Amino acid sequence: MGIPRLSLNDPGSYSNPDEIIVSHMDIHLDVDFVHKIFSGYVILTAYVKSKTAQQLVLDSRSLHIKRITLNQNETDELLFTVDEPVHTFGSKLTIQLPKLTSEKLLLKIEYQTDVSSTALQWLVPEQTAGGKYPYVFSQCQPDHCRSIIPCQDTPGVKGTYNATITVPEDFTVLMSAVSSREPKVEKQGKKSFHFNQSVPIPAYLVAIAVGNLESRKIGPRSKVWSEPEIITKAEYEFAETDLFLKTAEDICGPYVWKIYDMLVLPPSFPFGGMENPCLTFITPTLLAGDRSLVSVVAHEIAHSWTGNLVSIKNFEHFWLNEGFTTFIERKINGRVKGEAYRHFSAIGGLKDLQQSVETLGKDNPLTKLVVDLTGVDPDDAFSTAPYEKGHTFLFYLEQLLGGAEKFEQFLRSYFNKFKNQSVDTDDFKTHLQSYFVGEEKIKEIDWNAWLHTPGMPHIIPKYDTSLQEPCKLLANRWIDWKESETHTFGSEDLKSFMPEQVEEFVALLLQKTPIPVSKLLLMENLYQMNSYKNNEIRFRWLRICIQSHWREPVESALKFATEQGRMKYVRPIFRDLFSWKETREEAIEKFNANKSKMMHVLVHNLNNDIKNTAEKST
Ligand SMILES: CC/C=C\C/C=C\C[C@@H](O)/C=C/C=C/C=C\[C@@H](O)CCCC(=O)O
Ligand SMILES: [Zn+2]
Repeated sequence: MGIPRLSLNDPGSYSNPDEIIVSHMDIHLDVDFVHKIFSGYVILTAYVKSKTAQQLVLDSRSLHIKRITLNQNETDELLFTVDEPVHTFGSKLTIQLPKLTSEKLLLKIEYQTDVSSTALQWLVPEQTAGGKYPYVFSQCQPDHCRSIIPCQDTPGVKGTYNATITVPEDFTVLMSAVSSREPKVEKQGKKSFHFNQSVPIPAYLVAIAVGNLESRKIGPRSKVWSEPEIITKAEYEFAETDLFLKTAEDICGPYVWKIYDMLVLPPSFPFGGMENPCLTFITPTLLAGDRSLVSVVAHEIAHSWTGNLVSIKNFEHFWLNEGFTTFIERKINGRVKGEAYRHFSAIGGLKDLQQSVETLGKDNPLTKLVVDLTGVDPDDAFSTAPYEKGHTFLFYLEQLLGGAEKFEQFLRSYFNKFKNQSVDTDDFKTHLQSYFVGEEKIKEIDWNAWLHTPGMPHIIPKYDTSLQEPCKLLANRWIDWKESETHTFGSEDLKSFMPEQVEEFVALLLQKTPIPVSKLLLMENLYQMNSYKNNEIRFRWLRICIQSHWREPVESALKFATEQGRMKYVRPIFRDLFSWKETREEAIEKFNANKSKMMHVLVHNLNNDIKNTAEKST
């Protein structure tokens, strides 16, 4: 008997929005750095959709629920149960309701979080840039908001929120919302911060960060926030943000979120960026010093339309978030840096997709665009497939249906039709077919091949390779060079390359490992590969060395994989080391020694990788 789909629309949520739907959360929490918990209450505004509804079902995870009352009636506590999880990603909070006399309900839930909350990472001062203050930040996507707030933790439900957060007075609180009034000094050395998010969002976009933070203005509606020690670097790196924002509006239509701030987090943040509305969370691994990695900012800005304004019904349609966002990210970069750059990025993305398909397996159902997540933890389903296969599908559609101008008009109609709603792939398909009605070419689309077939796309668009050519030529010269012959390589070989082309050069070599260590030694001597600060280059170079069984760089690879916690970098480095018999034990020891400093999602995935690579390394 398979694990049941937990609720009608979302295999990952117990909630019952088809009966009673939550439209607003009024959050009141106190942040306790000593016990590493949040405590307080939330008042949920909910509307009864079914007259026979007798229970409100919410998602919860490791929350300690103390008391639940209805419609400000503080005396009558409601009965509730918290069921043992059917699966490992959360519990079912069932609230018994009295006979309902009105369709609008106000439920006050008093509770506190647990130190094991999977959404929160609590840092001691040593894990921060300043080393003086503790820090806490959240990562709710896909289904961890339930470990901060009892809620309908499904993207199929969108609601507004306001929040009052109290902290020790030396700290600053930021949330995925706009500040609704000046912070207020409270009693006992506390300070309260007040927020409002008036655009309805799914629970996974609730976000909070508390630390020793300051900001710099980088545009008319943008500030960058970070610890004081890195604010000047952050201000320089992200100075072009408003250009990306204006370009995105030109493509997608009005930006509805009022402000676009960014928070550069401590190194343990597990993702390149997270599109929390009003406040994109960013990894410090983007601080290359030459703005060469800011395409992630274009990606997170694009989410302001794809994922945040038009959301998904559940994570089986994650590609509608990420494929669309990657497609628009590259359109933004195409407008700013030229169409050839857009195509060059797409070519690089295809290699990432090939890596994912090789790692997951070409028949793995998780490499389909639309996936079945019944009984599957979404954190186990994450890969570049929804990003790059989704992007490739949309690029194919744009070329098939009349080109960029026409397709961008379609995109704006899609955003306008579905704004503030949650959609699935059928909604997208139906809208595309009705928008392009009469267009003969639409009949050529093999929907089953694109949406429901695993592996690489059956069609790859013809991309402009002009920016990739020099990278490919040099990589092939290294691969084809017979070491018995005199080489013609020189320290000038990479001088004309922009950082993204050096990244492409090492990405091409990575597809050809193992490479003789003698060649890598010469490459290091000529190009000083180990001196690159750009983490996309450094990450691929270290993988080339490990996969070629060059022992000397292993120590710097382990340092790279533990001084920051970005899953995109850390997992492949550790997976390569777990798979190399000679380094497996050392890598497992290093992981175990550092996992207390890693975010839940990273530890969860690395534990899986240790199990899954066991066979390969023996
Ligand atoms: C088919 C997949 C279904 C569900 C997966 C959904 C979420 C997975 C969870 O692990 C959260 C992912 C959050 C990603 C956030 C930002 C990424 O776009 C960053 C990509 C990698 C990087 O640049 O670090
Ligand atoms: Zn994204």
